[in-house]
Amino acid sequence: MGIFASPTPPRPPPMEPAQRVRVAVRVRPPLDTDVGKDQCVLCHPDGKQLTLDLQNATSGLWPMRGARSFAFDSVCGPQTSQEEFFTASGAREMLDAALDGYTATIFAYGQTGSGKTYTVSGAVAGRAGLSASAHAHSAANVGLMQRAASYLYEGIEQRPGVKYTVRATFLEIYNEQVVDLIEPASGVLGVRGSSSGGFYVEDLSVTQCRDESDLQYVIQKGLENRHRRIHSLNSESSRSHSIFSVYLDVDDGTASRPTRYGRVSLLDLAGSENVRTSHSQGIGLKEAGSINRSLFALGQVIKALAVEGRSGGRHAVHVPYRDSNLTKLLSDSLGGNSFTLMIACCSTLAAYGEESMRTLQYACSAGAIRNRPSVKLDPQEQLISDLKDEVLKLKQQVKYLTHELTISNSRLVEYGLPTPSGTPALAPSAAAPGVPHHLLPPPLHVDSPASSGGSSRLAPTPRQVTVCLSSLEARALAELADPPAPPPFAAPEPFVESERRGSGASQSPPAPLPPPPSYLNYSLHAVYRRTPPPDAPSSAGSPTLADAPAAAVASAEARAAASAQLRAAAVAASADFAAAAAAAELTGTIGSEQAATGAGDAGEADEPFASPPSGGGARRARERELEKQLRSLSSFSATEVIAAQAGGAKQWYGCGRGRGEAERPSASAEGSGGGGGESRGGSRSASRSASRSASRSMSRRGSRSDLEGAAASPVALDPRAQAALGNLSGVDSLQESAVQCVPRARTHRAPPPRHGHRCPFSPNGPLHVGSDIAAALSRCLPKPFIPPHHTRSSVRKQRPSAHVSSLSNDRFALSPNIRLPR
Ligand SMILES: Nc1ncnc2c1ncn2[C@@H]1O[C@H](COP(=O)(O)OP(=O)(O)OP(=O)(O)O)[C@@H](O)[C@H]1O
Repeated sequence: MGIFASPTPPRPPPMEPAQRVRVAVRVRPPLDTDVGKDQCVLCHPDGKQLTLDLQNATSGLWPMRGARSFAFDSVCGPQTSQEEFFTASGAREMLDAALDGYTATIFAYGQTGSGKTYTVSGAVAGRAGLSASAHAHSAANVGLMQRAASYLYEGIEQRPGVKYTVRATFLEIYNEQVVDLIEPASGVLGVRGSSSGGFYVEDLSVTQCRDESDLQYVIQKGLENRHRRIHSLNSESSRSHSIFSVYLDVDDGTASRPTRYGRVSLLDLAGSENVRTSHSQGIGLKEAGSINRSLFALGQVIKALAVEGRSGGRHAVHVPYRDSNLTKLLSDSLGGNSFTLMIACCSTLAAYGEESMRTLQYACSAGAIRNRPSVKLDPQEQLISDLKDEVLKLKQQVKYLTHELTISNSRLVEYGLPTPSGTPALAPSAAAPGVPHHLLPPPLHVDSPASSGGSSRLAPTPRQVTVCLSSLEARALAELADPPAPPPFAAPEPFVESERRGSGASQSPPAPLPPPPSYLNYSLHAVYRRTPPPDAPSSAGSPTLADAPAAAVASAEARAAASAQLRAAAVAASADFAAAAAAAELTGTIGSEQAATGAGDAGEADEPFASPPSGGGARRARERELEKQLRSLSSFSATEVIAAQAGGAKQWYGCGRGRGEAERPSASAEGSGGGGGESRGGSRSASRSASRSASRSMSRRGSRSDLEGAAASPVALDPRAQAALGNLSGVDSLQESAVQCVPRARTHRAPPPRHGHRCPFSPNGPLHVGSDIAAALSRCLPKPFIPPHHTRSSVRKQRPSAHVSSLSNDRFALSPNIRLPR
């Protein structure tokens, strides 16, 4: 088989970060003694493949005859020069990695006489007594060691900003014993395991190299001391594995980048030797046995690493690094953190086809080994770098956990629960300034004296809760906060009309109030703290009706005065404040359909609970009108509540507020002077009419007995009602402490009668809002707030499907200061 010359091999591509062992094959040309012998190696022109043709192999042991092709990172044919091989093999990239602070390894493997020493050490390197022509010839045939030394210093000169410290060692493993080639007198050196998991040679001499000549001197001296022996296959056979290492301390001169410790090692392994063909005897035979054992151990390491590499790291395989000193010192290069280049040397002779096939198979296995090159740092600097990374991780964890803790504390504060000691409940934005906005919880701003004071135990009230609404919900709230101007107040007129009607006078009914918006059918329950203003009349003194308007007028806000005045007028007109309240409360919650169909006969004034109604349509219409008036007087208005909050009103007279009350302070003030007396001195029939209306409404709940006395009560106010009025007139600084939303059930049914009736004047009275608002608040609030005094049944009834009326019966019990007359 002929051999054609391969072109100049191309330069290999740059190395990848995750590296497998690179393999370069070099085919030794036939020597003068090989003329006329069969050849079996064909190198492809692409410089990456070769074919081994064993068709004419004479060895009977070879089981696979025929031609086999192999592909490697680079294949250099017999005509490849030393310089070309230095470039084509990828040795430059290995040296560049060492200059950057990495560990790189170049080792030559092959049978004896295949050209390993020629490739690594050069043709005539280390041979004494050479002539001048031989030296000239050797200059062109120097091996990788000398070229590497030159290349390293060239690289150092090309990096003027980097300070390099170069040191070199040279050793050999002869008969499994490590010998220092620079100081052979040191004897056999031990191989020790390092704390980092690698191995090192103990007491190995290290030569500081100031320039290239120093490094070349180390190479020359080491090669001179290497063991060689002649046998039938090689006149200058190496009898040991040599390891030449150059250590490069790379200092960029910047504090941010610590000193790196690069290293490049070049290994010239002793060739596997068939003693039958080499005819080694005596010491040579012993050396051959030691060489073959160490190469067998190396083969086992390569096989194990190849299996692991081909599985992608999924199968962890035991790698027998400790089977020989050679594999120990190569542990960092094979499967470690090193860039590794394997040079597989083989002969072209067919007579060595079997050994060449084995070499190429090992090369294929080595090519499957994957290393993880990394920059080696000083142990202390490595520790500092690791600690810095850990501190950075911990800081990120602390930042995240602080954010989570802040959110949790905010929830605890919201529910009035104690927060863990030493963990201030900060605003989420302040506690986690770096947290992205979309990761923050919905805006839930807590502003309470307890939280600002740093107390761990927070009172449940008062507190201010801000919720975030959508545009639709915000528009609905704005409508509530700024309602359209109501029609002129006509609350006293029905009573005047009743009085005139009793006297036979006729008057057209007042303009009806606009119907409440549909969204008032939903309840927003608000809890208020009752704090009497300093000038409010004391409930202990049981103030008279005249005292209430006086106290209201004395209040700082005209709105509060108007409220008190209006309430006084309503009480006087209905003859019993509590009855009016109950009636109004009923009319406010009974539902529009019942209000439309439940109006009784006004002619049954003396028989307020008689049924069926028989007074005709006019009376029923009038009765409905009266109910509307009462409703406007006494029921809570979400509009006013919201408006009061929006306007910053501090005083809240939480009972008997009629629609448009705030818009008529002057009218109410008039009522408080003369109007109040007029109301008190109003006709008895008018009071009875209003009471009948209220009692009729109450009768729908079946609590007839409770209102019978009220219906028959005189115009003079009941003392208990007076006390209740006095108590209510000077209290209720509106402070919303918690908000809950309970959508109203679709089927509205009246609850069974109870002894304690609901009262809209209660501090915990229901506040009607729209469905959109209720739904929005339900979504915004993290969890339902359950005041401590609520019973289990009330908690159970907070489910969305709970009936509003039955809920209110339990939840908003009658205030202790307001009792219905018996
Ligand atoms: N590429 C080459 N070009 C020219 N001569 C070569 C080449 N490779 C090897 N030789 C020659 O072949 C002979 C054997 O080479 P070498 O000593 O390098 O083999 P080896 O693999 O190192 O053997 P051993 O393992 O016994 O040391 C030497 O005389 C060397 O000069």
